[in-house]
Amino acid sequence: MAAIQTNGLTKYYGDVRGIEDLSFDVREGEVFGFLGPNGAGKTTTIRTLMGFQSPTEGSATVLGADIADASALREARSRIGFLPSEPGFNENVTGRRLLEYHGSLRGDVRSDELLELFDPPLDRRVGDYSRGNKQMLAIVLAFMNDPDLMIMDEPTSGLDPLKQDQFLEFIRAEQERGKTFFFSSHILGEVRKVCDRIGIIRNGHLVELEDIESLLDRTGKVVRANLGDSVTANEFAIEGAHDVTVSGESVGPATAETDGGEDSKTVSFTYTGTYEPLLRRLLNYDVLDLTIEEAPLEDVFMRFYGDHNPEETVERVENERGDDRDGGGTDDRNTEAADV
Ligand SMILES: Nc1ncnc2c1ncn2[C@@H]1O[C@H](COP(=O)(O)OP(=O)(O)OP(=O)(O)O)[C@@H](O)[C@H]1O
Repeated sequence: MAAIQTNGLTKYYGDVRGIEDLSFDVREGEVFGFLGPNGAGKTTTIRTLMGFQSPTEGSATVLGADIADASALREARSRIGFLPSEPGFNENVTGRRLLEYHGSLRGDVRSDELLELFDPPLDRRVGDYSRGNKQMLAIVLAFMNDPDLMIMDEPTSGLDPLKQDQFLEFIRAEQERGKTFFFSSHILGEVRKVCDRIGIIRNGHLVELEDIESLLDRTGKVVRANLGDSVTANEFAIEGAHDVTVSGESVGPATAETDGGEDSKTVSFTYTGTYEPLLRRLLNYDVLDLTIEEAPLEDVFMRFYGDHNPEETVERVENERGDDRDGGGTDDRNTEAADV
Protein backbone atom coordinates (compact mmCIF):
# COMPACT_ATOMS: atom_id res chain seq x y z
CA MET A 1 0.00 0.00 0.00
CA ALA A 2 1.25 3.49 -0.82
CA ALA A 3 1.72 5.79 2.18
CA ILE A 4 0.16 8.60 0.16
CA GLN A 5 -1.83 8.28 -3.06
CA THR A 6 -3.43 11.16 -4.88
CA ASN A 7 -5.72 10.90 -7.88
CA GLY A 8 -6.47 14.05 -9.83
CA LEU A 9 -6.24 16.07 -6.63
CA THR A 10 -7.39 19.62 -7.34
CA LYS A 11 -7.92 22.63 -5.10
CA TYR A 12 -9.21 26.01 -6.19
CA TYR A 13 -9.63 28.98 -3.88
CA GLY A 14 -12.55 30.56 -5.67
CA ASP A 15 -11.07 31.28 -9.09
CA VAL A 16 -7.49 30.96 -7.89
CA ARG A 17 -5.83 27.67 -8.72
CA GLY A 18 -3.96 26.13 -5.81
CA ILE A 19 -3.26 22.73 -7.37
CA GLU A 20 -4.70 20.95 -10.37
CA ASP A 21 -5.01 17.29 -11.19
CA LEU A 22 -2.16 15.99 -9.05
CA SER A 23 -1.65 12.25 -9.28
CA PHE A 24 1.28 10.68 -7.53
CA ASP A 25 2.11 8.21 -4.83
CA VAL A 26 4.58 8.11 -1.98
CA ARG A 27 5.76 4.62 -1.23
CA GLU A 28 6.11 3.27 2.25
CA GLY A 29 9.62 3.74 3.57
CA GLU A 30 10.70 6.35 1.02
CA VAL A 31 11.70 9.95 1.42
CA PHE A 32 9.78 11.93 -1.16
CA GLY A 33 10.71 15.54 -1.83
CA PHE A 34 8.07 17.90 -3.16
CA LEU A 35 9.83 20.74 -4.88
CA GLY A 36 8.60 23.94 -6.34
CA PRO A 37 9.08 27.69 -6.40
CA ASN A 38 7.03 30.09 -4.31
CA GLY A 39 3.31 29.89 -4.99
CA ALA A 40 3.59 26.59 -6.87
CA GLY A 41 1.07 24.75 -4.70
CA LYS A 42 3.18 22.88 -2.14
CA THR A 43 1.38 24.14 0.95
CA THR A 44 -1.99 23.68 -0.73
CA THR A 45 -1.15 20.03 -1.41
CA ILE A 46 0.02 19.44 2.14
CA ARG A 47 -2.95 21.14 3.76
CA THR A 48 -5.31 19.18 1.55
CA LEU A 49 -3.59 15.89 2.39
CA MET A 50 -3.79 16.71 6.09
CA GLY A 51 -7.54 17.29 5.77
CA PHE A 52 -7.30 20.96 6.75
CA GLN A 53 -9.18 21.86 3.59
CA SER A 54 -11.23 19.79 1.20
CA PRO A 55 -10.26 19.25 -2.43
CA THR A 56 -12.31 20.85 -5.17
CA GLU A 57 -11.95 17.66 -7.19
CA GLY A 58 -10.06 14.41 -7.08
CA SER A 59 -9.17 12.25 -4.13
CA ALA A 60 -6.32 11.09 -1.95
CA THR A 61 -5.49 8.52 0.67
CA VAL A 62 -3.00 8.92 3.49
CA LEU A 63 -1.89 5.70 5.20
CA GLY A 64 -4.89 4.13 3.51
CA ALA A 65 -7.39 6.64 4.88
CA ASP A 66 -9.49 8.59 2.40
CA ILE A 67 -8.96 12.27 3.16
CA ALA A 68 -12.69 12.78 2.61
CA ASP A 69 -13.49 10.35 5.41
CA ALA A 70 -13.07 12.39 8.58
CA SER A 71 -13.07 9.52 11.05
CA ALA A 72 -10.70 7.35 8.99
CA LEU A 73 -8.36 10.30 8.60
CA ARG A 74 -8.52 11.11 12.31
CA GLU A 75 -7.53 7.54 13.10
CA ALA A 76 -4.70 7.57 10.56
CA ARG A 77 -3.43 10.85 11.96
CA SER A 78 -2.34 9.16 15.15
CA ARG A 79 0.39 7.67 12.96
CA ILE A 80 1.10 10.82 10.95
CA GLY A 81 3.40 13.61 12.08
CA PHE A 82 2.95 17.10 10.68
CA LEU A 83 5.46 19.89 10.58
CA PRO A 84 3.95 23.11 9.21
CA SER A 85 6.03 25.79 7.51
CA GLU A 86 5.12 28.39 10.13
CA PRO A 87 4.41 26.70 13.44
CA GLY A 88 1.55 28.60 15.09
CA PHE A 89 2.17 28.22 18.81
CA ASN A 90 0.52 29.79 21.81
CA GLU A 91 3.29 32.29 22.46
CA ASN A 92 2.42 32.91 26.11
CA VAL A 93 3.42 29.53 27.43
CA THR A 94 6.82 27.88 27.77
CA GLY A 95 8.14 25.27 25.39
CA ARG A 96 8.02 22.76 28.23
CA ARG A 97 4.31 23.41 28.75
CA LEU A 98 3.67 22.80 25.04
CA LEU A 99 5.72 19.64 25.18
CA GLU A 100 3.63 18.33 28.07
CA TYR A 101 0.42 19.35 26.39
CA HIS A 102 1.26 17.66 23.07
CA GLY A 103 2.54 14.62 24.94
CA SER A 104 -0.74 14.26 26.78
CA LEU A 105 -2.70 14.58 23.53
CA ARG A 106 -0.66 12.43 21.18
CA GLY A 107 1.77 10.53 23.34
CA ASP A 108 5.43 10.97 24.04
CA VAL A 109 7.82 8.10 23.52
CA ARG A 110 10.99 9.94 22.57
CA SER A 111 11.10 13.61 23.44
CA ASP A 112 14.21 13.13 25.65
CA GLU A 113 16.14 11.66 22.75
CA LEU A 114 14.88 14.34 20.34
CA LEU A 115 15.81 17.15 22.71
CA GLU A 116 19.41 16.03 22.58
CA LEU A 117 19.42 16.75 18.86
CA PHE A 118 17.06 19.73 18.77
CA ASP A 119 17.29 21.79 21.90
CA PRO A 120 15.01 24.83 22.15
CA PRO A 121 15.16 26.67 25.53
CA LEU A 122 12.21 24.84 27.06
CA ASP A 123 11.76 27.05 30.09
CA ARG A 124 11.41 30.24 28.11
CA ARG A 125 8.15 31.67 26.75
CA VAL A 126 7.66 30.56 23.16
CA GLY A 127 6.93 34.19 22.28
CA ASP A 128 10.58 34.95 23.09
CA TYR A 129 11.92 32.17 20.87
CA SER A 130 13.94 32.84 17.75
CA ARG A 131 12.58 31.42 14.49
CA GLY A 132 15.12 28.58 14.69
CA ASN A 133 14.13 27.68 18.24
CA LYS A 134 10.47 27.62 17.25
CA GLN A 135 11.30 25.27 14.41
CA MET A 136 13.28 22.99 16.72
CA LEU A 137 10.37 22.86 19.14
CA ALA A 138 8.03 22.07 16.25
CA ILE A 139 10.32 19.23 15.20
CA VAL A 140 10.34 17.72 18.69
CA LEU A 141 6.55 18.00 18.95
CA ALA A 142 6.04 16.46 15.53
CA PHE A 143 8.28 13.45 16.15
CA MET A 144 7.73 12.77 19.85
CA ASN A 145 5.00 10.18 19.37
CA ASP A 146 7.12 8.36 16.75
CA PRO A 147 4.77 8.60 13.75
CA ASP A 148 5.11 6.27 10.76
CA LEU A 149 4.57 8.96 8.14
CA MET A 150 5.87 12.50 8.45
CA ILE A 151 4.43 15.29 6.31
CA MET A 152 6.54 18.43 6.45
CA ASP A 153 6.25 21.84 4.81
CA GLU A 154 9.69 23.40 4.27
CA PRO A 155 10.99 21.74 7.45
CA THR A 156 14.46 23.27 7.50
CA SER A 157 13.32 26.87 7.18
CA GLY A 158 14.61 28.91 10.08
CA LEU A 159 17.26 26.37 11.08
CA ASP A 160 20.90 27.38 10.87
CA PRO A 161 23.06 25.38 8.43
CA LEU A 162 24.42 23.10 11.15
CA LYS A 163 20.95 22.23 12.43
CA GLN A 164 19.72 21.81 8.86
CA ASP A 165 22.38 19.18 8.27
CA GLN A 166 21.58 17.54 11.57
CA PHE A 167 17.93 17.41 10.64
CA LEU A 168 18.64 15.86 7.24
CA GLU A 169 20.85 13.29 8.92
CA PHE A 170 18.04 12.58 11.35
CA ILE A 171 15.66 11.98 8.44
CA ARG A 172 18.07 9.47 6.95
CA ALA A 173 18.30 7.63 10.27
CA GLU A 174 14.51 7.63 10.60
CA GLN A 175 14.16 6.17 7.14
CA GLU A 176 16.44 3.34 8.24
CA ARG A 177 13.87 2.70 10.96
CA GLY A 178 11.23 2.28 8.26
CA LYS A 179 9.66 5.71 8.44
CA THR A 180 8.16 7.49 5.42
CA PHE A 181 8.63 11.17 4.61
CA PHE A 182 6.84 13.59 2.35
CA PHE A 183 8.26 17.06 2.49
CA SER A 184 8.19 20.23 0.51
CA SER A 185 11.18 22.37 -0.24
CA HIS A 186 12.46 24.84 -2.76
CA ILE A 187 16.08 23.86 -2.17
CA LEU A 188 17.35 21.22 -4.54
CA GLY A 189 20.54 20.77 -2.50
CA GLU A 190 18.67 19.64 0.57
CA VAL A 191 16.30 17.26 -1.16
CA ARG A 192 19.15 15.63 -3.03
CA LYS A 193 20.80 14.79 0.27
CA VAL A 194 17.90 12.72 1.54
CA CYS A 195 15.23 12.07 -1.07
CA ASP A 196 14.71 8.89 -3.03
CA ARG A 197 12.26 10.50 -5.43
CA ILE A 198 11.04 13.96 -6.07
CA GLY A 199 7.99 15.55 -7.58
CA ILE A 200 8.29 19.02 -9.04
CA ILE A 201 5.26 21.25 -8.91
CA ARG A 202 4.88 24.41 -10.89
CA ASN A 203 1.80 26.60 -11.31
CA GLY A 204 -0.24 23.98 -9.48
CA HIS A 205 0.75 21.17 -11.84
CA LEU A 206 3.05 18.25 -11.26
CA VAL A 207 5.65 18.70 -13.98
CA GLU A 208 8.17 16.06 -13.01
CA LEU A 209 8.23 12.90 -10.98
CA GLU A 210 11.34 10.83 -10.83
CA ASP A 211 14.17 9.50 -8.79
CA ILE A 212 16.67 12.06 -7.69
CA GLU A 213 19.69 10.66 -9.51
CA SER A 214 17.96 10.74 -12.90
CA LEU A 215 16.85 14.30 -12.34
CA LEU A 216 20.29 15.44 -11.32
CA ASP A 217 21.86 13.71 -14.30
CA ARG A 218 19.56 15.65 -16.56
CA THR A 219 19.92 18.87 -14.64
CA GLY A 220 23.66 19.03 -14.94
CA LYS A 221 26.22 21.00 -13.00
CA VAL A 222 27.26 24.59 -13.02
CA VAL A 223 30.95 24.68 -13.91
CA ARG A 224 33.08 27.73 -13.34
CA ALA A 225 36.80 27.77 -14.05
CA ASN A 226 39.37 30.50 -13.58
CA LEU A 227 42.21 29.88 -15.95
CA GLY A 228 45.75 31.16 -16.18
CA ASP A 229 45.28 31.44 -19.94
CA SER A 230 42.86 33.40 -22.07
CA VAL A 231 39.86 31.44 -23.26
CA THR A 232 36.97 31.93 -25.65
CA ALA A 233 33.54 30.33 -25.44
CA ASN A 234 34.26 28.33 -28.55
CA GLU A 235 37.03 26.46 -26.78
CA PHE A 236 34.44 24.93 -24.45
CA ALA A 237 32.02 23.93 -27.17
CA ILE A 238 32.14 20.36 -25.96
CA GLU A 239 29.20 18.02 -25.92
CA GLY A 240 27.05 18.58 -22.82
CA ALA A 241 28.16 22.20 -22.24
CA HIS A 242 25.30 24.70 -22.35
CA ASP A 243 25.17 28.46 -22.11
CA VAL A 244 28.91 28.95 -22.13
CA THR A 245 29.81 32.33 -20.70
CA VAL A 246 33.12 34.14 -20.55
CA SER A 247 33.76 37.27 -18.53
CA GLY A 248 30.22 37.02 -17.18
CA GLU A 249 28.70 37.77 -20.60
CA SER A 250 26.53 35.11 -22.13
CA VAL A 251 27.48 34.20 -25.67
CA GLY A 252 24.66 31.70 -26.10
CA PRO A 253 24.96 27.97 -26.56
CA ALA A 254 28.42 26.97 -27.59
CA THR A 255 28.77 25.43 -31.02
CA ALA A 256 31.75 24.82 -33.23
CA GLU A 257 30.79 27.91 -35.23
CA THR A 258 30.19 30.16 -32.28
CA ASP A 259 32.95 32.17 -30.90
CA GLY A 260 31.84 35.05 -28.78
CA GLY A 261 35.03 36.88 -29.50
CA GLU A 262 35.54 37.26 -25.78
CA ASP A 263 38.97 37.03 -24.40
CA SER A 264 38.86 36.18 -20.77
CA LYS A 265 40.28 33.92 -18.13
CA THR A 266 36.99 32.86 -16.59
CA VAL A 267 34.58 30.46 -18.20
CA SER A 268 31.30 29.16 -16.81
CA PHE A 269 28.57 26.94 -18.18
CA THR A 270 26.04 24.25 -17.35
CA TYR A 271 27.31 20.77 -18.02
CA THR A 272 25.29 17.60 -18.45
CA GLY A 273 27.89 15.11 -19.66
CA THR A 274 30.21 12.72 -17.89
CA TYR A 275 33.24 14.22 -16.20
CA GLU A 276 35.94 12.75 -18.40
CA PRO A 277 35.62 14.96 -21.51
CA LEU A 278 35.24 18.01 -19.31
CA LEU A 279 38.35 17.25 -17.32
CA ARG A 280 40.30 16.42 -20.48
CA ARG A 281 39.42 19.82 -21.89
CA LEU A 282 40.35 21.59 -18.68
CA LEU A 283 43.71 19.84 -18.62
CA ASN A 284 44.69 21.93 -21.64
CA TYR A 285 44.70 24.97 -19.41
CA ASP A 286 46.38 26.22 -16.31
CA VAL A 287 43.39 25.87 -13.99
CA LEU A 288 43.69 28.31 -11.09
CA ASP A 289 40.30 27.64 -9.57
CA LEU A 290 37.45 25.29 -10.39
CA THR A 291 33.97 24.90 -8.94
CA ILE A 292 31.43 22.33 -10.05
CA GLU A 293 28.09 22.77 -8.30
CA GLU A 294 24.52 21.76 -8.64
CA ALA A 295 22.34 24.09 -10.59
CA PRO A 296 19.96 26.19 -8.49
CA LEU A 297 16.42 24.90 -8.67
CA GLU A 298 15.22 28.00 -10.46
CA ASP A 299 17.70 27.24 -13.24
CA VAL A 300 16.39 23.71 -13.45
CA PHE A 301 12.93 25.07 -14.02
CA MET A 302 14.17 27.49 -16.63
CA ARG A 303 16.16 24.86 -18.45
CA PHE A 304 13.49 22.21 -18.62
CA TYR A 305 10.23 24.07 -18.37
CA GLY A 306 11.07 27.71 -18.97
CA ASP A 307 8.74 28.60 -21.81
CA HIS A 308 6.63 25.51 -21.83
CA ASN A 309 2.95 25.42 -21.32
CA PRO A 310 2.44 23.55 -18.02
CA GLU A 311 -0.42 21.53 -19.51
CA GLU A 312 1.87 20.25 -22.27
CA THR A 313 4.52 19.35 -19.77
CA VAL A 314 2.01 17.49 -17.65
CA GLU A 315 0.87 15.55 -20.69
CA ARG A 316 4.48 14.60 -21.43
CA VAL A 317 5.10 13.50 -17.85
CA GLU A 318 1.88 11.48 -17.81
CA ASN A 319 2.92 9.73 -21.00
CA GLU A 320 6.41 9.06 -19.72
CA ARG A 321 5.07 7.68 -16.50
CA GLY A 322 2.63 5.49 -18.35
CA ASP A 323 2.00 2.36 -16.35
CA ASP A 324 3.86 3.59 -13.29
CA ARG A 325 0.62 4.25 -11.44
CA ASP A 326 -1.12 2.06 -8.93
CA GLY A 327 -4.51 3.34 -9.90
CA GLY A 328 -5.95 3.03 -6.36
CA GLY A 329 -8.14 5.58 -4.69
CA THR A 330 -11.73 6.55 -5.13
CA ASP A 331 -13.53 8.88 -7.39
CA ASP A 332 -15.12 11.00 -4.71
CA ARG A 333 -15.99 14.53 -5.74
CA ASN A 334 -16.88 17.58 -3.74
CA THR A 335 -16.01 16.00 -0.45
CA GLU A 336 -16.69 17.67 2.85
CA ALA A 337 -13.90 19.12 4.93
CA ALA A 338 -12.39 16.49 7.16
CA ASP A 339 -12.73 17.15 10.85
CA VAL A 340 -9.20 16.85 12.22
N1 LIG B 1 -6.07 30.62 1.31
C1 LIG B 1 -5.83 30.97 0.05
N2 LIG B 1 -6.69 31.78 -0.62
C2 LIG B 1 -6.49 32.13 -1.89
N3 LIG B 1 -5.42 31.72 -2.63
C3 LIG B 1 -4.53 30.92 -2.02
C4 LIG B 1 -4.68 30.50 -0.65
N4 LIG B 1 -3.64 29.70 -0.33
C5 LIG B 1 -2.87 29.62 -1.45
N5 LIG B 1 -3.40 30.34 -2.45
C6 LIG B 1 -2.85 30.47 -3.82
O1 LIG B 1 -2.63 29.17 -4.31
C7 LIG B 1 -1.43 29.11 -5.04
C8 LIG B 1 -0.51 28.07 -4.42
O2 LIG B 1 -0.07 28.56 -3.15
P1 LIG B 1 0.71 27.68 -2.11
O3 LIG B 1 0.80 28.46 -0.84
O4 LIG B 1 0.13 26.33 -2.05
O5 LIG B 1 2.16 27.60 -2.79
P2 LIG B 1 3.54 27.13 -2.20
O6 LIG B 1 4.18 26.30 -3.25
O7 LIG B 1 3.36 26.51 -0.87
O8 LIG B 1 4.32 28.51 -2.07
P3 LIG B 1 5.40 29.00 -0.98
O9 LIG B 1 6.66 28.25 -1.27
O10 LIG B 1 5.50 30.45 -1.29
O11 LIG B 1 4.83 28.72 0.38
C9 LIG B 1 -0.87 30.52 -5.05
O12 LIG B 1 -1.29 31.16 -6.22
C10 LIG B 1 -1.51 31.14 -3.83
O13 LIG B 1 -1.63 32.54 -4.01
